[in-house]
Amino acid sequence: MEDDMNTCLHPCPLVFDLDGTLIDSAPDIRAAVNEVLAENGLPALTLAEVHGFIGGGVEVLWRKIIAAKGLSPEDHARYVAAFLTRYEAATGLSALYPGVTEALETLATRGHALAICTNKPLEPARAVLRKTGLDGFFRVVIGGDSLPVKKPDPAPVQAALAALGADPLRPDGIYIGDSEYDASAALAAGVPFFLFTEGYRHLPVEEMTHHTSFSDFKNLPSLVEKLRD
Ligand SMILES: O=C(O)COP(=O)(O)O
Repeated sequence: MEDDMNTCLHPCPLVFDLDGTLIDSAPDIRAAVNEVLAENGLPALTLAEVHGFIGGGVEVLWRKIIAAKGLSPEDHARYVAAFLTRYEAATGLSALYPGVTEALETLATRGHALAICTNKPLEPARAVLRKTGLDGFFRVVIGGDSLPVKKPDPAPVQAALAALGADPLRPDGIYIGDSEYDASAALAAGVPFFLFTEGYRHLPVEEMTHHTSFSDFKNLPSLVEKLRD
């Protein structure tokens, strides 16, 4: 399903999602979740289960775990707090998707200003960007706790675009992500959504609103180039 926003001024600002887009961080999230579960005498989650729960940030992650495993909702805040104490250090199992660094280098060289807009809290986001060597690319990082609202609300994407100098009345730029949260936020922010198909989406590609999709980062620079006006 394609939207009708098909142009952007060049080199336009580019805002990237993090988990499931630039970085496969589910193994670290799973390890930290399973430590909290083990501490509470509860069985571990599989990687596939964790993929299904990522996208909405930490509070949503634990709401989904509680619902799926029949745990007590009263323990939500306690699980979230225990998870957060581990999140910043949980970077050792995270890996960049192939071609990410090269694509960012190409886009930065072409003059695109780059930002991150993630539902991951800011400090864990900064930690994994440092660990994977990506931190130098981004002028702005908006985390899940940077604003009072998270994606799918458009405000974090709009804040990232504004910080890169985009005109709020005619938002110019592209949002690149992997999930339904990302697609909805981009649509509501009024910018084209580029869908990376290899992340943690829950729907088939054809059921997600997107301008274009890609499965390999080596194709991203040319897709961005095509979106000229
Ligand atoms: O950590 C999450 O739940 C989502 O993070 P993302 O917005 O970078 O995909």
